[in-house]
Amino acid sequence: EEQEEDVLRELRLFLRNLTERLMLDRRFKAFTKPVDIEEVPDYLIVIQKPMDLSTLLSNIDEHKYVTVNEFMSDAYLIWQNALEYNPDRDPEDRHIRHRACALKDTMRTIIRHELDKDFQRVCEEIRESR
Ligand SMILES: CC(=O)c1nc(NC(=O)[C@H]2CNCCN2)sc1-c1cc(O)cc(O)c1
Repeated sequence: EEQEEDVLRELRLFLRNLTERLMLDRRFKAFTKPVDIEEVPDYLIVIQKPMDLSTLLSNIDEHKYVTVNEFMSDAYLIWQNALEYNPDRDPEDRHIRHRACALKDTMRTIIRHELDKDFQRVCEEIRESR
């Protein structure tokens, strides 16, 4: 009903604000747009489910996420994909892995500090009722 739509609108506002703050952080530039297959032709051979911050933003606007956990499972793909595509001791691999971990940790910290636990529970109850 109307109250449920108000809750989901507030969730989308929070997730949009979080995602936009991450997109502004220079450390996460490599994660802001889908990997360019022209530049990185073997990427789709290695990575089954590509994800990036701009795709998260589109998903939010398409009302894909009813809970924070659903958003986080897509957001974690950015981190997991970077670790999978960059597994070596190569300094460039290490650099991108370090940034991917910083992205994951920053996202989790912002959610822990800024999203009310009761609000998250209300979203989960809406998900279970649908
Ligand atoms: C996002 C990601 O996982 C990514 N990984 C890379 N790894 C490498 O280039 C490693 C691979 N091992 C050998 C040494 N080079 S480049 C890169 C990337 C960075 C961007 O700024 C845009 C973009 O579309 C993709």
